[in-house]
Amino acid sequence: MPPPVQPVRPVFVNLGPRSYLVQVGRDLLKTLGEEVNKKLPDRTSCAVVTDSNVGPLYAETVLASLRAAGKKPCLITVPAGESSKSLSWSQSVLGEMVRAGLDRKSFVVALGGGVIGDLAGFCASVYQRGIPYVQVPTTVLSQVDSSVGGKTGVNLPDAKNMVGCFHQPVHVIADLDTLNSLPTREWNEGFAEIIKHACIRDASMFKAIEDIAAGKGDIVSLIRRNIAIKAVIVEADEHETIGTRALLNFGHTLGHAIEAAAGYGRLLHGEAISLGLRAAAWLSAQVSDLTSDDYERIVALLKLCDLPTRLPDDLDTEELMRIARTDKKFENGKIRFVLLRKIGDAYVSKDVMEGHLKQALDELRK
Ligand SMILES: O=C(O)C(=O)C[C@@H](O)[C@H](O)[C@H](O)COP(=O)(O)O
Repeated sequence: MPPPVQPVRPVFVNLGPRSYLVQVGRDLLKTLGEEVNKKLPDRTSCAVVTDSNVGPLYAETVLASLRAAGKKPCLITVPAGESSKSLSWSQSVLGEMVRAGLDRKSFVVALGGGVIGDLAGFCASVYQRGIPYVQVPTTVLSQVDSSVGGKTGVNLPDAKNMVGCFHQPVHVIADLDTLNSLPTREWNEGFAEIIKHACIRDASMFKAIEDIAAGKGDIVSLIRRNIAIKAVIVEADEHETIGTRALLNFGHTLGHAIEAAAGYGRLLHGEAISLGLRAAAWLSAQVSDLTSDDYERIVALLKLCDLPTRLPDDLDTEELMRIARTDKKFENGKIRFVLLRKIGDAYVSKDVMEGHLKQALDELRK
């Protein structure tokens, strides 16, 4: 007999009229239709957007659940991988939505990892000036991070997430059973965002991460804990205007540049962020108060999670800097760079100069 399914308290993301629940647990996909009916009782037609890896595994369960709840879903599948997070693929998804007859009363279900959540959420945000969407994240990274908070968007060839909008989902279903099919590399990349959360907000989570990496510990509670951290930060600064939400960008300024410079898909997002985290932690030890012991602890944890900590040799510093300058945290030639005072305590600094970034890139080559 399989072990009983333990109910896990959902996380409530309190954003006034845009509030929603994030359900976390096992065997949740088949309840999707019921849950959608609670939030969107009057909407019937919908598009389930997924990718060529996830669709064959879970689309049938999702479509059946929606049909049983009286919904009329169509299925839209894009190739798996970061290259689908593009303007041309968003145009193709939007075209399929038109051909399927979706109207202003329709909705979208994003079934997949971060690429699908960002792409489908973006399509929902612009389709007929905006229709609702539900996130069904199927990777560690999308469950702990990208499915919550309403950042949607696509990449331009040299610039990550350069086109997009804030559009909150109406509901999130994080079914832990979908992680069983996750390839090891994709499992590991999710831990880059978990380590980021520990670095900026929750020093005590280092131990929980070490336990999971050692095959002990409870992944369900680790994922819920991360969603709760993300929810609190998003609630404080939904549109990243006062700076709190910018802390979630720890490791992302150079991480995004590295991901784009390597060519989308060569390094997974979380792998590029792992390099960005090491660089940002190293800079925290140079220009802020992070101790070198804590810097070493962060690097050791990234390694323990089998994440990369050395820059690929063929990535050129000038090219990385050119791409980094297009990042949304460069404003009027100044960088808003997230640093750590200590593990669990982050802030946005204006003291980081381009020369510091180059030094950090040199460090990543060691
Ligand atoms: O939700 C946020 O806010 C984040 O910054 C989370 C990041 O992990 C995520 O990769 C995000 O999409 C990056 O945002 P961007 O504004 O730098 O594109």
